[in-house]
Amino acid sequence: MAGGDTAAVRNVTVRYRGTVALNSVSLTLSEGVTGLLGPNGAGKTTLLRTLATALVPDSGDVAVLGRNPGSPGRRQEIRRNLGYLPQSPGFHRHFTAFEFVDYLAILKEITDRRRRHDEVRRVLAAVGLRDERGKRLKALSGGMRQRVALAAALVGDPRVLILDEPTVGLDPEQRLRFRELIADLGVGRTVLLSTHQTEDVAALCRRVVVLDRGEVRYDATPERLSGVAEGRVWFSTERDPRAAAGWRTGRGTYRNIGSPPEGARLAEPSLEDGYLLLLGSVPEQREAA
Ligand SMILES: Nc1ncnc2c1ncn2[C@@H]1O[C@H](COP(=O)(O)OP(=O)(O)OP(=O)(O)O)[C@@H](O)[C@H]1O
Repeated sequence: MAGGDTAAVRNVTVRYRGTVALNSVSLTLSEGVTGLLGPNGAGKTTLLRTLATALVPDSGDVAVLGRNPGSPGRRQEIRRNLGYLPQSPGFHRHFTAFEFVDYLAILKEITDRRRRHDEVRRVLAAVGLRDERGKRLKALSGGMRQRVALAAALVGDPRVLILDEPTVGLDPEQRLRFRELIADLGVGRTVLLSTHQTEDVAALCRRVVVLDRGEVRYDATPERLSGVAEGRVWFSTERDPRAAAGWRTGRGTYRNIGSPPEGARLAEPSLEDGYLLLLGSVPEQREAA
């Protein structure tokens, strides 16, 4: 199927007992950062695990870097060239940052000790944790632990990176830092980033895929997804009952999405507006601080 620096699935179906988590999904990823959006339970983690060769689909084909993970030899080759940051990395809290990354480097079969330790230092420096490498994970902040997990995914300078909600729980400053890191990683690599943060997708992805109930609902540029809401976002001074969704902004005006009334004061649409309209699952009216 796919060759070169790509990761692809074709007609992939994954079922968990009665639940169809992925329903004949086809997707080919290439260089750059692709954002994966979708509501809870859409199948994002299942797709990421399938591409990371952690899960074997019930049917369909998977190819990463031109290799089929079906055979153990090929799977091992893929894993050496693939970085995976799972949603809840199993941290061993008593490990230091260095020991944790070193342990994962051993699993990636970097057997030469000196080369491996150089690599561990390199990836910890790449995520800005050069000076924290001797600290125990339990003593690090959540954001720092998340960076350790990213460092572990970077061991061996993989061509393909699969990141499952890497910015969850980070404060705004750390999120910005993570965005920069991921944007840099997207140069010359294939990065798939699953997230609920539409701002992250708008800021750093060149492509956005929306998964919904196990199927690909949208696959285009972030600008085109924002464009779905063009002319469908407006401000009003009172809550507008005609809006599909609306919320009070900090300035006291209401921001509405849906079908604006004649003469409405239109607002610049965001990617989040486009995403909500696309899914047609606009939330209940909400109050913003
Ligand atoms: N191990 C499992 N056993 C049974 N059902 C599962 C399992 N893992 C996932 N599912 C179900 O498969 C569907 C897809 O789940 P998945 O975790 O891939 O979605 P997601 O888009 O990553 O969700 P979230 O945004 O909440 O992380 C859901 O209905 C989920 O309940």
